[in-house]
Formats: sequence, structure tokens, C-alpha cells
Amino acid sequence: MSSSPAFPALPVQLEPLAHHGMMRGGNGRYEKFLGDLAGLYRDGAAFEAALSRDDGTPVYWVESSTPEEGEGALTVGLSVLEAGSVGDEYFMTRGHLHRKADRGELYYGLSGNGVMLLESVEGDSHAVEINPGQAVHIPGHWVHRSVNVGKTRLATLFCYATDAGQDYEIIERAGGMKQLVVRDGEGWTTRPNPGHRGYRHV
Ligand SMILES: O=P(O)(O)OC[C@H]1O[C@](O)(CO)[C@@H](O)[C@@H]1O
Repeated sequence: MSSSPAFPALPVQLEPLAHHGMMRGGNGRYEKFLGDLAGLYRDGAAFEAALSRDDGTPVYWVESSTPEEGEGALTVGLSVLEAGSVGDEYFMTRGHLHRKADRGELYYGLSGNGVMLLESVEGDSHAVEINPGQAVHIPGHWVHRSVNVGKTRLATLFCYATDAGQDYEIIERAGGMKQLVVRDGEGWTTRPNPGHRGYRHV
């Protein structure tokens, strides 16, 4: 016998365990392996070399809670990104614009050291650090990606409108994001991506 979902949806207690890379109480999980990320990094030879050494563990994963769907519903989750690099680019998420582009997102840094790379379709770019105890509040209409610029796992708690959706193709069609987040001595810097064609002219 099938049962209807409860209305209103039941409250959920979540326990993000950043150092264990998991969140208790969620109902969703996905993982991205190096092999899923072909074309993301500029240095193809460095990517192939990294793939040949790959230990088969995910580069990043997301554990989330979506207790209800529809307008006004929220998805909350833990995003975990390993430390590392391909060529001089730090490990990063694929990045996306929300399909409902006016939907914003909140990230709260739990552990590790990251940068949120934020770009508008009009051509503005911002790289905002996210360290433990810092939040980044991303309004709608920003293409966004997280980058781990530290030496340990980056774990962030996030929240966005469930109906936001994700458009990954906008970055692929543009030849990647406008800026790259790269090693700079012991730190990080941004450098223009020579392959970027602009988000509007695609
Ligand atoms: O969806 P992407 O771009 O692969 O990256 C995963 C990211 O997406 C989110 O799950 C939600 O926007 C982030 O928390 C996470 O860092």
C-alpha cells in the first residue's frame, strides 16, 4: 500500500559532521569522481596524469536534505571537496547557474579553506574566501563554484531553494568560467581563463 507524504512535511534534525564528511538526517547524496570531471581543468595532460594515479575515491560529494518539493521549499546540505590540484588549478566543483536564475544560495564554512568563485552573465567576477565560521550569501543570477584552496578538506553547509535547479551547460558553452583559481606560492590567486568566450555570446 502506498502512503501519501505527510502534510505539512515533517521537521528534520540535521547533524553536519564536517570532519567525517557526512551529514546525519539527510535524504540525498551524490558523488563526483575525477573521471566525471573531464574538461573541467585547463591542463589536459595534468588531468590525464592525475587520472592515471586516481585512487577511485570521490573528489567531492554532497549530502542533502529535501523534505518537500515545490515553490518555497529549501534544500539544505553538506558539500565536501577534497584538497588537491590539477596542474595549477585547485580542486573545484563543476559550478552552475541556477536554472531559475533568481534563486540565491547561502554557504557557511565548517572546515577547510575555500573560495567561492562568482560570475555574472554580464562579465563581473568575484572570488570570496570562505573559512570556518564565515558565510557567503550569494544573491540570484550568479554562476557559482566552490574551490578548495587549502591543504585539508573543505566542508560547507549550504541552503538553496529546491526549485532552483542547476544549469551546468552555461559554463561548458562559455569555455569554462571567466577566471581560474590557481596556486600562487603557498596561497591562491585568480587568472583569466584564455578559453572563456563570455556567457552571453554562446
Ligand atoms: O553542483 P556542482 O556545481 O557540481 O557542485 C556541487 C555544489 O552544488 C551544491 O550542491 C548546491 O549548489 C553545493 O553545495 C555544492 O558545493
